[in-house]
Amino acid sequence: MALTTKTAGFPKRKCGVLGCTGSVGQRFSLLLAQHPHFELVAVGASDRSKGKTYREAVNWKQTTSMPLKIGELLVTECKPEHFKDCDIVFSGLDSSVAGDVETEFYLADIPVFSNAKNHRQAPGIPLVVPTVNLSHLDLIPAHRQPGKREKGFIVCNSNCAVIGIVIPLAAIQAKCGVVKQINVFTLQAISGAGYPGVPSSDIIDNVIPYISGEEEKMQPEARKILGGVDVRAKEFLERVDLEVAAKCIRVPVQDGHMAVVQMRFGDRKNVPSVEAVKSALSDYVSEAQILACPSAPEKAITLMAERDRPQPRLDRDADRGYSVSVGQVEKESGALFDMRFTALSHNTIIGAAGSSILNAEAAVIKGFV
Ligand SMILES: NC(=O)C1=CN([C@@H]2O[C@H](COP(=O)(O)OP(=O)(O)OC[C@H]3O[C@@H](n4cnc5c(N)ncnc54)[C@H](OP(=O)(O)O)[C@@H]3O)[C@@H](O)[C@H]2O)C=CC1
Ligand SMILES: N[C@@H](CC(=O)OP(=O)(O)O)C(=O)O
Repeated sequence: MALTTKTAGFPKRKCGVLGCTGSVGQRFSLLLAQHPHFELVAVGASDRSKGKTYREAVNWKQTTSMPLKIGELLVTECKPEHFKDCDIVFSGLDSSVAGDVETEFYLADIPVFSNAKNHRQAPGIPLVVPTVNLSHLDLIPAHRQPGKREKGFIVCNSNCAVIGIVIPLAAIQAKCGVVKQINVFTLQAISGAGYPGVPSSDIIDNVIPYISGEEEKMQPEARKILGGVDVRAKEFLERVDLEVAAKCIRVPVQDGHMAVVQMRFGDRKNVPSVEAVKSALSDYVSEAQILACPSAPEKAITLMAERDRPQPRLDRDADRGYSVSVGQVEKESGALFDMRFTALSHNTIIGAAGSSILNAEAAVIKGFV
């Protein structure tokens, strides 16, 4: 469905982007420039960029040309005083600075939707994949610390490789029972490393079986996202019984992270059929769709029947990059796991900026912004 056909009555909000010149920041700027209700009014980056127009500061790498209006915005330092007109700030900041800068905005009572890893495991901060666990936004009032802040909060979205794993798992667990162990191999695009990212002489004609710090994030992030929330106790109930083993690999693909996921169900005497798992995936409807978030995909999961799909070049733009493509749902031949699937997600749309924007839309609809 086109973005504009399901937005009637959605309130207008003014937005800013921190880290506007980066790989994720550019994607934010483009998606916000095309957004019918979020207006991009402020952009920030490092000292290297401040004082320049956005057009001068950025090395634009999107396939759509830069919208005229955002090209004229003046890039400022990432200080709350430059963003005081914003109802929402999106952060695509490098993790070396994101932690402190995002905290400063929170303390200045400005809502922040972050892509960076810094606050994902903080006890009071929601870690939200918009087509999985929007209910975790319910902890925002507690996280604001009543009496201290009226508007400010931080909501994180997950690591871009985790997103392609937890969305199919949420769908499968909703209909087919608990999954207790997974083993994941990822094949991750070079844009995941930002810009300029991985040197061309390292990645052309090559794969690199190492992404610093990546494998360590898979289990803790999946446990928090797929867990519950106790609003009265003001805490997240993590899925501590879920075990995730991961191997992450960089491949010469521009955009689109692939994950091959082997699953072992909790109840091995009643393992669902492949057909039941396929139905769970294709029938899955997320809360973002039910709330009619303007950017919500028509289908959170695009189930692929072709033997050789999904593939990054062909499938990363499914539903404007907001849908995860899943295929190759198959029974495992060995005894260690029950079933496997292959997932493909756009790492800078549903894996990053698009997720933050969907989270913000849901927060507006739920009255938190
Ligand atoms: N790329 C992806 O697929 C994903 C990335 N992320 C996360 O999102 C964040 C952004 O990633 P990405 O866009 O790839 O990174 P980039 O390296 O491409 O961009 C980093 C941005 O941070 C800004 N910045 C750097 N240092 C400072 C500073 N001292 N003060 C203010 N701004 C600063 C840069 O501004 P300047 O140009 O002025 O230096 C730039 O705008 C990271 O935390 C990353 O881990 C999360 C999910 C997916
Ligand atoms: N590390 C991811 C992108 C990323 O920045 O992850 P995180 O937001 O968890 O630091 C990749 O290289 O593909």
